[in-house]
Amino acid sequence: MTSIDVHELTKDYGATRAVDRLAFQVRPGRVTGFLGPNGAGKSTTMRLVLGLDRPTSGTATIGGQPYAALTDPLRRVGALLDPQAAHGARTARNHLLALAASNGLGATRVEEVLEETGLGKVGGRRIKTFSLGMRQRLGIATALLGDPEVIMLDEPSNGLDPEGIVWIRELLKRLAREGRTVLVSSHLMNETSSFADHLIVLGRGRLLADLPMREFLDSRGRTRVRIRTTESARLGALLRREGYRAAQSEDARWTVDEVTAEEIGAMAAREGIPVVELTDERPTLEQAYLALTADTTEFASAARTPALSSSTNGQEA
Ligand SMILES: Nc1ncnc2c1ncn2[C@@H]1O[C@H](COP(=O)(O)OP(=O)(O)OP(=O)(O)O)[C@@H](O)[C@H]1O
Repeated sequence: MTSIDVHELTKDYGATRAVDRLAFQVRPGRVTGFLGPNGAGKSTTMRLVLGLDRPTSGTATIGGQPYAALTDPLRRVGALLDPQAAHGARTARNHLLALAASNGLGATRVEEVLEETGLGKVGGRRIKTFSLGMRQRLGIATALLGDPEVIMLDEPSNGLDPEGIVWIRELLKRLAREGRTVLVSSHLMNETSSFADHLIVLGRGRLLADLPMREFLDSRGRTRVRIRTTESARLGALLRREGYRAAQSEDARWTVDEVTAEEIGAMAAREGIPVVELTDERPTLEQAYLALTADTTEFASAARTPALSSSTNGQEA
């Protein structure tokens, strides 16, 4: 099984430190979401792993070897960095056939990836006539061409329509189930939470978090309960009396902080208050992410107020 290992990785562009003593491992068999504000260093890190740029110091290896030392790199690692990179005058099929031929792969594999990415019917069209979503699919087809163990995708959902977004989600999960190492950067938090098992979060080139999605949400977010009753005033009085922090919304629902549905449900039952609706509200990835990265966002708008304001320490490298 092949992992990506980044060790003390640093990259300076003149006076700008894009990546700062970064260390993490991307393991096989799960989808790792790669998050961070604009300019945090995600693309630079991917470029360094793929040998497209040289580190100032430190190492980035795939299965213990730098990318440049891999024999048959297309069969080991598939990547989507820039969907505009393909030559526009070529057809999608010819683009893939040329790549396949120079990497010792057969034409059958080209047809397979065209089908897999939904481009079967448009393989004969010139790439310059493709929409952003179609180019994105072609980029993914290119990444999958060599049936690689390691897959790195930079913003793969970019430009995809809703059907495409569902498709990429299922594809990523399947690739991980097959035991591959899957690293995916994204700015879409809902999307990332739908496919990632593990998260690596960067801020200003540094590692802010490296942990399973579930732990990330539990450690960063606040759990709340939403409860609705036919006796709202009685419930309100009870919550106040018991010292809960609760707020009533317009539709007669109460939101109670730092408590579980079990606890509140049992209390309401004891008091004979009928409960019509009772839900645990888990923190969203967006809330947890904004809380973590609030201090490291280079281009935040002045009006931005993170949904949660817990501190940014803890996982900091
Ligand atoms: N070729 C380059 N020359 C100079 N500076 C660069 C170069 N590439 C990246 N940078 C700088 O390095 C930092 C990290 O950029 P990078 O593109 O890796 O961030 P990112 O996390 O991928 O951002 P985004 O989410 O906006 O794509 C930024 O400050 C960027 O301006």
